Amino acid sequence: MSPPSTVPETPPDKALRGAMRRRAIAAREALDVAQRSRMTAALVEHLAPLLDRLSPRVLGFCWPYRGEPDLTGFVADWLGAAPGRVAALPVVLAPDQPLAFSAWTPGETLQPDAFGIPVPAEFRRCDPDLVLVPVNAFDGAGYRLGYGGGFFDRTLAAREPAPRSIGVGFELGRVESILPAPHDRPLDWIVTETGTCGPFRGENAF
Ligand SMILES: Nc1nc2c(c(=O)[nH]1)N(C=O)[C@@H](CNc1ccc(C(=O)N[C@@H](CCC(=O)O)C(=O)O)cc1)CN2
Ligand SMILES: Nc1ncnc2c1ncn2[C@@H]1O[C@H](COP(=O)(O)OP(=O)(O)OP(=O)(O)O)[C@@H](O)[C@H]1O
Repeated sequence: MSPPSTVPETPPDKALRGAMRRRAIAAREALDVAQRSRMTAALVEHLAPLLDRLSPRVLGFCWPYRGEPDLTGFVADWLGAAPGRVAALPVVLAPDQPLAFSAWTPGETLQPDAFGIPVPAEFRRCDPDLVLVPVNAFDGAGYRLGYGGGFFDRTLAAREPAPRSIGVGFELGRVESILPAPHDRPLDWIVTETGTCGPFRGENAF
């Protein structure tokens, strides 16, 4: 008898997901600085109008890690463009916990966390109403693979209603399917250097 189509992550899927994750990270890290910054500028051209439409007040984003798009300049500009806006960076509290977010202002002192990712030295907790989620591999149904910690899945699942989510990444990470496991949930949108895909979740369709 063949197994049901949705089962907890099976060993073959886990290995395939690991391979997709590593391949996407390696391809991104192989970009040269000029290529990466051109692709990031193109991504931002698509991200800006989407954010204008969604008009979050508290925007979560990530400090660039392992060749991810550097959105720090974009977010600094977004912060300065209207009063009352707050930007926030994720903080890993514990390996099996949702991420917390700490408010970020441009130029403030950051310190590396256990992974070497800069986080605010002074923790000022806040809850984003929209999060820019870096994607390594991703697919046309809005699913993503991160670094395998499950942090974003846990973070988006922990809040009711979940904050809106926009995956941000490069087309080089696109795959046919990330082979979603039961704990994976699709992002609301994914934005790359070529455009915007989504919304992937019905309640956010507009
Ligand atoms: N820029 C950025 N910041 C982020 C995330 C992200 O995806 N991108 N995160 C999104 O969740 C959180 C960090 N998640 C991470 C999870 C695993 C690894 C990682 O490199 N794991 C290694 C093992 C490292 C170790 O144990 O020392 C590995 O998988 O090989 C890094 C970050 C919060 N900050
Ligand atoms: N909502 C959740 N509740 C409990 N455990 C979860 C949840 N989401 C993910 N996990 C656990 O986290 C592990 C890693 O998940 P996955 O491979 O999808 O990580 P990822 O999305 O690549 O990582 P990240 O979000 O940190 O970038 C899974 O094996 C799963 O058991």
